[in-house]
Amino acid sequence: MRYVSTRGSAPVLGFEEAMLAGLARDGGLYVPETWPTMSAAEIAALAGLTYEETAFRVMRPFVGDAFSDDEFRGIIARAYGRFDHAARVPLVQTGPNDWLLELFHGPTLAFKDVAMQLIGGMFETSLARTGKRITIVGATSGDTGSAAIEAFRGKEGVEVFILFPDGRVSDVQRRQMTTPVEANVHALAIAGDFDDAQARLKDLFNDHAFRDGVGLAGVNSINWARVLAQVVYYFTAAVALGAPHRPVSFTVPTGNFGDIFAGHVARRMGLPIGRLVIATNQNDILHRTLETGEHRRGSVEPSISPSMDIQVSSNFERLLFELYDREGPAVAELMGELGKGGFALSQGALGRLRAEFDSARASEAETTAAIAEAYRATGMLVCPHTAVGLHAAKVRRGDPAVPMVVLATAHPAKFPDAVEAATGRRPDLPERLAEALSGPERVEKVANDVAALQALIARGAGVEAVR
Ligand SMILES: Cc1ncc(COP(=O)(O)O)c(C=O)c1O
Ligand SMILES: N[C@@H](CCOP(=O)(O)O)C(=O)O
Repeated sequence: MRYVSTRGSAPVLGFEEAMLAGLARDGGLYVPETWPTMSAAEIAALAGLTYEETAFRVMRPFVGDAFSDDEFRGIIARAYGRFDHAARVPLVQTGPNDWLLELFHGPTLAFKDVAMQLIGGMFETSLARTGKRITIVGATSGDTGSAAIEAFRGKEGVEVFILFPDGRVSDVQRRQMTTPVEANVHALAIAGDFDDAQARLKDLFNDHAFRDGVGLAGVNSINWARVLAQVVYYFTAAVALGAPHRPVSFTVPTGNFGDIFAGHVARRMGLPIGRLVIATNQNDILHRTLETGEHRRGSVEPSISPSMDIQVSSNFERLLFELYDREGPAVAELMGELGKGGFALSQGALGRLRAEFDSARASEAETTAAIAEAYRATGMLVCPHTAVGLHAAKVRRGDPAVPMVVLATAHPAKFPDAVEAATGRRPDLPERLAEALSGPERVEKVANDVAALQALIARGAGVEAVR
């Protein structure tokens, strides 16, 4: 399998190179040259398999010869062996034909672990083979950062720098990033919002001298391997609910558009997905895009679902590539316009977008009401991001005969204040985590400035001159 850039002018790479590269050298994102498909019989044959075996079968065509089958099975087994539920991502029924897909049973209690635990193993295998040293820099609105730190802490040949928006993540999320004691972990609180952090991250990648000098690698969902790992759970959930013999719908709390893009990929591979609902909080650029046909960034407004406080959804670029018939230069032009504020989709692109996705936005009050309603109806505590999904699923429910799965993206205990305010009950952190988070915090405040970041990262990575 070969990977091409959404902007059409970066080298075409194999899976392993694309994974290690992160962002393409023309500023685009890597996507497979073609979409592999699974027949109805191949999908039906997934019924009853372990999560690990399904993961192997779904991801294998994308990985090509980067890893031997034995190597790849071993990486998958180690990744999901750290999940605290036998099903890895269990489905929980919440209504007559309504389900939550719990994606938070990994070590940091958010769906990011599903991909990050896997790519931690893939990077490790690959680096052991080549003897390379890398500097991972990640931008986070809260969950990617802790998942990346957990996957790479103490790993030989890897320095990890995580940029999070100062004062805009929950206390638990911050402590997950600032309490690890390993010397290769560097938590950086940037003066700005998540969009600033992600923009500076892209600046670092687009400075090729710096990028090559420090051996920059990315583990945000700009990295194709992150999205790929998330495709798997659409298959496990849909097959458990009757696919390929009937369609299954999904509602996905959305920020950077990685998780829902994984659903789009599953559909492209042949999984019969009914509705694919984009659920946004008040930072609703994606919902507005579907409503108005204009993809226009606003300012980020802090919300009670902080991990989705994003207005520049990085993976939307991957979808644009599809909507514009894989024309890299057209995508490059649109991304240039987004840099200046935004753009209008062509009629053809908008028609295809609306044919593929539904969307809804949850206000702060609607999010709180959805947490309260879930508690009243089921006794379950849900995190505010999941609640945004529950609200959107209700608004865009569609045919009641089609199962609706809402992705439960984080454990409620990561956002105890919002959950307690809605239900009167404060969710408890699992003991193993509570203990780990009680240590002293280590964090460096950084300006929203690429030169300052470069100096700090080069120093931390032990690289003298990078320019
Ligand atoms: C808890 C939680 N839910 C939902 C999202 C949105 O996922 P995505 O960025 O893949 O759209 C994120 C992060 O972005 C998150 O951390
Ligand atoms: N919500 C994310 C934002 C970064 O998303 P990613 O999927 O591109 O890594 C977070 O929690 O950091």
